[in-house]
Amino acid sequence: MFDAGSTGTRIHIYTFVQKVPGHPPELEGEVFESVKPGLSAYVDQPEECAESIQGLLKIAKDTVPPSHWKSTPVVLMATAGLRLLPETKAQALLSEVKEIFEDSPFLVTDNSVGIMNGTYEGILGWITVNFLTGQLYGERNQTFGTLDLGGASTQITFLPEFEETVEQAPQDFLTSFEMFESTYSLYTHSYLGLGLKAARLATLGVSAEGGVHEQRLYSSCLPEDLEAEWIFAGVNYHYGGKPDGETGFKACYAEVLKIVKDKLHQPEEIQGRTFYAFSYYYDRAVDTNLIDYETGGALEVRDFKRKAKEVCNHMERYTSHSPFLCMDLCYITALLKDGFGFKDSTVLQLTKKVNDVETSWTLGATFHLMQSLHVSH
Ligand SMILES: Nc1nc2c(ncn2[C@@H]2O[C@H](COP(=O)(O)OP(=O)(O)O)[C@@H](O)[C@H]2O)c(=O)[nH]1
Ligand SMILES: [Ca+2]
Repeated sequence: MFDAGSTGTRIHIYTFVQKVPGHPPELEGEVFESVKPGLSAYVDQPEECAESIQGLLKIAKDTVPPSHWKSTPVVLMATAGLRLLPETKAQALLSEVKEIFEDSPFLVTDNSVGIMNGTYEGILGWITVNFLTGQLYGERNQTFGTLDLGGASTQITFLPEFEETVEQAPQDFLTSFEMFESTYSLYTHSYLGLGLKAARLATLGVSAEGGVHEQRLYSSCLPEDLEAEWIFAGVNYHYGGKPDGETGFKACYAEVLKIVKDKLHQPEEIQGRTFYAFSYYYDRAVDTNLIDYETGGALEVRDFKRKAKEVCNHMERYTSHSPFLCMDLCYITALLKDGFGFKDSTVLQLTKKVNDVETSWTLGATFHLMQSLHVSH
């Protein structure tokens, strides 16, 4: 299963073993590899993406026994990076990938390549985490909510336990689906444009779709003496600090707050629930030693806020990190507190793997694929 994310493309090769005939096959392991940049970086020369896809397919050939190649389905789903591109440009990239898949020895079907619907992205990430933590079989005990912070979009998903959550949620936030012989009615939404990289552009005053070709952008979140340039989705930006203006946590938080204030639905119920948080939540927590890279860890929302203050008010201590570290931590704090409405005391389980399997929508997508290919029995 390929995850064509906005900042990189990843392959997840899952091994399932059917130990007992008639029982669902069991997940035995995963081989994971990722490449940068994501497909949208090749927006103007789609054929250039072939190398990165071929490289990941090689990993698949090295992992899957040749005798299984023609019965092993290969699928690529693109997420928000391609959702932000004009339809024709996104399709050109996907056709390129489809051709590469068809030249490969693996099983290719008509819908082997496509753009993942944001609702599915949230639901499938929830399935992955709750399957891996053992909540989806046996007696139905508590399930975990999931928070996925990508580069271009961010997803929040949980199983409502309060009636008023269901009554008050926007209708398109509620989705039911069938899996593992159960029906789940989840609250989920994918906020396009609120991924970490898209939020940086928004904080600097540029819309995620780009559309401008020369911009001088300044922010209180950036080191005062910073002057740099950055190419995102094919557009060239000049950005920097505010040498004569205000710099630091208070001024930066005010800038990022504008991106999330009154933009998101705030379900009360989430304040008391435990959420698994991954992708950029995990990466930035690791970058600032809030958690250990290998084992992850539990944090309260207030830990991100405290770290944001420390970084933004002492940027000279973080020169070896990305100049966006202060902005990213303020954004994560504002997204969680002022966006979703989490409490300072809400517990987040920061994780990258559970039982050696990546916490990503791809495992959920693979179960869904096996169900549709009637492989599961
Ligand atoms: N460890 C790990 N990190 C991931 C995975 N998928 C995405 N990420 C992280 O998610 C962030 C980028 O999100 P991305 O998927 O490129 O953007 P999106 O298209 O908006 O979801 C980066 O921090 C990646 O390291 C994954 O399967 N495993
Ligand atoms: Ca992603």
